[in-house]
Amino acid sequence: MADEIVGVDLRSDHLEDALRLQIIDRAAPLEEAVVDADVIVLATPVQQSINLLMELAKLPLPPNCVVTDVGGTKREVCRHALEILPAHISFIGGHPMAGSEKSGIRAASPRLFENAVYVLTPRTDEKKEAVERIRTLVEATGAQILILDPERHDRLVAAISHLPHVVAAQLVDQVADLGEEDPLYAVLAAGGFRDVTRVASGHPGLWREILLTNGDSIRPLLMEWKRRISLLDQWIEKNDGEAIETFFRKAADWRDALPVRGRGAIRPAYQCTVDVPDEPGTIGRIATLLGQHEINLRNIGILESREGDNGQLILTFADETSRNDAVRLLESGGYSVHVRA
Ligand SMILES: NC(=O)C1=CN([C@@H]2O[C@H](COP(=O)(O)OP(=O)(O)OC[C@H]3O[C@@H](n4cnc5c(N)ncnc54)[C@H](O)[C@@H]3O)[C@@H](O)[C@H]2O)C=CC1
Ligand SMILES: O=C(O)C(=O)Cc1ccc(O)cc1
Repeated sequence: MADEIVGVDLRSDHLEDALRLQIIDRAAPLEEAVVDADVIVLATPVQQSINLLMELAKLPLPPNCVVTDVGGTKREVCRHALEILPAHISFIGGHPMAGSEKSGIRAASPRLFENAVYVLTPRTDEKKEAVERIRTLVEATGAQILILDPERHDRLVAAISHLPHVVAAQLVDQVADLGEEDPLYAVLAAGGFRDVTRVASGHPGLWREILLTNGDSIRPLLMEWKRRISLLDQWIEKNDGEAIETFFRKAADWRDALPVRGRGAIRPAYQCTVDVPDEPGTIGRIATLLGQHEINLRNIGILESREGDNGQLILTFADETSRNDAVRLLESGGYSVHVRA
């Protein structure tokens, strides 16, 4: 739908990858890239996006261009956009609730946003055409738009994304320290540990900026977390099995009732994609490997393959456990795997 996508990055190797993968049409410095831009998408860690807003404010932007971002927190970037950008330039904050613990252009996937919630945080007095332009762009990815104010967005994601990230990383950190005394901690770290801590592999710089731009929302949650952990500790100390079981039951019931995104016409649930070399026998090798481990593969397809380039296989499983087992198996076999949540 866009006539041309121009990529800007501090890292020339990232731009080369983006060109090779045909994600951008050409690379250019910022001042050249924004000439005639209809939409400018800031897809950098949050503080970098704020710095880029300052850079943009110094440039002669096309009068009708709309600026958006994809950062994990919204209050700071929206406040700065309002202060920094010229009044005639619209800024529509955005946050795709999709992605993974992987970063970099190689973790990109053309169907990543399909069925995902994509939050937009326009000001209430924003120009309708500006919101519509970003809405059209986002809808083309298959995402479902949710309009929120930046404060509410930041409060919600603090609980469903930022606190879990901190807890996962803290858990890994604790076990890593134990692992210095006894290497068997790492040997025994199996499925459950890996499931709970997957996100802890995320980009540290990105998460640093998320914590620093959403501290107001995250810190009260950390206080509450400490209170709840102490309570659990007291139940164990008092041998209060009923309280412990009630706690686990409530958690399991709520977790089980979460809506499964991705079901339906566009994409069945429980999928992952695997980056594979474009060479004969690859599909057979992967199917055989999964079969040997009795993993219930429902379907296998080629998502994207260009001659002489890497391709992507899309694997569909009957259930979540099979998908998670497959991800672990393929990753331990050296494949790069992306979960399609
Ligand atoms: N990783 C994920 O799953 C998700 C990330 N986000 C948000 O997306 C944003 C980017 O995250 P990722 O794509 O994961 O990071 P990334 O590290 O994969 O990509 C960031 C890119 O920006 C470039 N960059 C950094 N500073 C720059 C600057 N000043 N000028 C030009 N280029 C610059 C880097 O070289 C890199 O290529 C973050 O704000 C994050 O909160 C949002 C949803 C999901
Ligand atoms: O890894 C996952 O499952 C994620 O939830 C990815 C993610 C990371 C950061 C975001 O701001 C939004 C989504």
